[in-house]
Amino acid sequence: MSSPSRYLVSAPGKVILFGEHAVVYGKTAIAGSLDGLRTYVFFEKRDDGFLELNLPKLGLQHPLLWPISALPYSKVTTVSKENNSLQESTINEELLKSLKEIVLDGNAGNKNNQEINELQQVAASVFLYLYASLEDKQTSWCGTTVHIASNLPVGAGLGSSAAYSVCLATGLLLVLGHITIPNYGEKVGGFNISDSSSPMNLINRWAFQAEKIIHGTPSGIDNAVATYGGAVSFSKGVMENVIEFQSLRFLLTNTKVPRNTRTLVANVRKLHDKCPHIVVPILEAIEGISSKFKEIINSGDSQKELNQNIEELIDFNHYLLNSLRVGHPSIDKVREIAAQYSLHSKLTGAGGGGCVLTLLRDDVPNDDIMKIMLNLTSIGFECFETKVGGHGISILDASTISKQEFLSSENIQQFSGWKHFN
Ligand SMILES: Nc1ncnc2c1ncn2[C@@H]1O[C@H](COP(=O)(O)OP(=O)(O)O)[C@@H](O)[C@H]1O
Ligand SMILES: C[C@@](O)(CCOP(=O)(O)O)CC(=O)O
Ligand SMILES: [Mg+2]
Repeated sequence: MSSPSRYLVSAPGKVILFGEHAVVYGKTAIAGSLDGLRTYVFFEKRDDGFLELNLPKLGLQHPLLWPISALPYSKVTTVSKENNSLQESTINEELLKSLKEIVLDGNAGNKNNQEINELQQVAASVFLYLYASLEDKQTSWCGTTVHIASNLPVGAGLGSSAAYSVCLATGLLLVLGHITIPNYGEKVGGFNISDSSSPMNLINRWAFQAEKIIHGTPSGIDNAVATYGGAVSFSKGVMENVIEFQSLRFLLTNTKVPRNTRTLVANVRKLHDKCPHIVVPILEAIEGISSKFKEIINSGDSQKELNQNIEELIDFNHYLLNSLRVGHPSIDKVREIAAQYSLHSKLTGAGGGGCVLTLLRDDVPNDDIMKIMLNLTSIGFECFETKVGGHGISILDASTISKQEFLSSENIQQFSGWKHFN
């Protein structure tokens, strides 16, 4: 059977309930996938030896186009090609530097001489880095065109970088012949991400490399949740199910204050290195919150007690994150408005703006939720109610779907034939 001439892949965003930033230092964090907020990437076969990448969500109006022959293959070493261990693999900085230059070069990638900013340059370099590292002479694809659609806000703390990374890794592993679409019901991974032989693990490892290019020193939680889905506790590359977390309801508020995960994580690192005797205990206290959550969510306490305890943990985590200087006045504003209805909130993701998470207790009347949302949207924020859990990577043989159908679809999830693996 011939291989598909088009693939569609999809990966979810994530929300971190407790433990962001601390998880970068190996502490436990609690997170879940956002099934309704996903990134979709369409890969179409080309025969002309070119790679085309479209980044409309990052504000690039025209496609970026490179001849595959322009890739600096002499710089692709075993460092970039072999990616056997999740934690130990490093980025081939020399290759990355060359690719960043290629992205900016008007004669190669930037055909339309568009102005390219740093964020666009990084996103394009991730694509080329994965392509150059994974290219396999076995592939029948002589080039590919890549289109992206996403209802995830970019740079808002919901893991858009990980969803992008997971989709690119999945698509390129398929296109370049490293994996095939597994059959329904076939065990493709299992939940243990240390099972290094599974395709899911391979995807997760390459997505982690991509996250390193975007974030610098990611913990790996975002790409793991985007790959495997579900509601989990995560520490040092190991995930554990926390199914009960899926029963909680949340309000997510996007303050729309732009921020960049790489800068926020680097700032916490500076603070950590400057004042380890202060910052290390803060990170340990944050881990204490995640541990307490795991204890109480399984304790059999009444719903009322459970909610009160979680709200207490939300406040603790919020203040501890503020002491790491990743807060923002816009986040405090959301907290203040939610508090008028006795609801508790904290930042989620890297902070510095972006999204705020508010626990919606079962006893809160729908009217109150509507009023809070109205209040928040009236000052320019965007709100949506959500639960966590659901699919990680999904793959579709899209041979019968045209680029136009993909780009104009209101609901890509509704195409038939999606395969999910959790
Ligand atoms: N749809 C997308 N298209 C292209 N790049 C994307 C997309 N979504 C995310 N990215 C990449 O992820 C970066 C944002 O990641 P980050 O700062 O970690 O915020 P977050 O992951 O919280 O959304 C973007 O600058 C870009 O490199
Ligand atoms: C701050 C951090 O814990 C989460 C970052 O998430 P996001 O990119 O802001 O969605 C960093 C990490 O875990 O790699
Ligand atoms: Mg990110």
